[in-house]
Amino acid sequence: MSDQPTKLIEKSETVSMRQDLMVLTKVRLNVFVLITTLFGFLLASKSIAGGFSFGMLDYWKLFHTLLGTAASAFGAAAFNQLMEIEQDKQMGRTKNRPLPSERMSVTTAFIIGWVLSAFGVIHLGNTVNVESAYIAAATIAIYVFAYTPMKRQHSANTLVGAIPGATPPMIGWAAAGGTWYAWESWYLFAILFFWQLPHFVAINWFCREQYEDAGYKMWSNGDVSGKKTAKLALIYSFVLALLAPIACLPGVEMATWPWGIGGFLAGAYMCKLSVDFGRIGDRKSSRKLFFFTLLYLPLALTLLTLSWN
Ligand code: HEM
Ligand SMILES: CC(C)=CCC/C(C)=C/CC/C(C)=C/COP(=O)(O)OP(=O)(O)O
Repeated sequence: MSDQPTKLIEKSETVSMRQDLMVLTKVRLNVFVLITTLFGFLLASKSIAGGFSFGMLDYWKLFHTLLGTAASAFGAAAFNQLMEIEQDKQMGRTKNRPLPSERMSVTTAFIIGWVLSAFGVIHLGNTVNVESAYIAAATIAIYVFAYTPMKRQHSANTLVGAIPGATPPMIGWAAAGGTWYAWESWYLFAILFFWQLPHFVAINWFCREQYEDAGYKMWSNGDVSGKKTAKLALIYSFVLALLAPIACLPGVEMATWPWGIGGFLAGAYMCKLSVDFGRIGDRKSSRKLFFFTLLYLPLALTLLTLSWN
């Protein structure tokens, strides 16, 4: 115990500028965000062309879409961390980030946030289309001005945070020439929205003491047994599971039954992991649910693309 502070100092001194930039911009999380944008782009391209082949994709437009979305998401992450320096100092998970550990100045992070988010939105508007730029701008605004301050005010913050997490596939959809208000675009939003809730409540529970100490108002605060959190994970996983067959019903026909059945089974497995977590109520079972959510996303989006009409 006694050598812990020294270890922390040593650790913080050995972090490179490149690593700090990656943490400030939440690169690992945002790589997944970009995967969802990519799938939005692929699905709209498939719908517009009436079928899929790698030759039909506009790779140049795809490149600019991912570049603009990445810059927007990286910039938004920098703003989010600028607003949470004091809270991040109090959480083991976040205290070694560049701002709370004072390896990066507020001014530097502020400039990075502005440059990246402004470049991202303007780049989408100039090289892709205005719809994708508007969605990216709205995503940044909701994440920074609604979700981030709300984390300290009300536990419904997670529902608000799930909105910016669910719009990136809509950016991809609009970028490829789909209309943002099409049913298919909102369907992708719904999948991402409901996916995020079990994804996040699992982390929220296994880090709940940290969230409580930092003053965040979260669903898992005080839920020692994990039963309340697991119930929420189960409800949202169940809705996620149902979304798969709904896309294949007569009259809807967005996708074919391989997605309807495969997506349902993947969602049902998430329900099982939520039930296990509620029954066992330990960190291991909540981590298992969290890791499965990470596996679910690329697998489900690939199956959906293969089954897309
Ligand atoms: C309500 C919305 C969301 C919340 C509150 C949330 C929160 C979190 C948190 C707290 C972590 C743990 C990071 C750490 O270990 O320090 C995490 C990890 C992760 N999240 Fe989410 N997340 C949300 C949405 C998303 C979305 C939309 C994506 C991508 C599509 C995503 C992808 C990931 C990935 C890939 C990780 C693991 C990588 C890492 O630990 O950096 N999350 N999330
Ligand atoms: C195009 C564009 C702008 C995309 C952005 C995508 C985006 C903002 C996703 C947000 C997901 C989310 C709420 C993460 C958790 O943040 P947190 O602040 O709760 O996580 P933390 O506690 O680790 O800081």
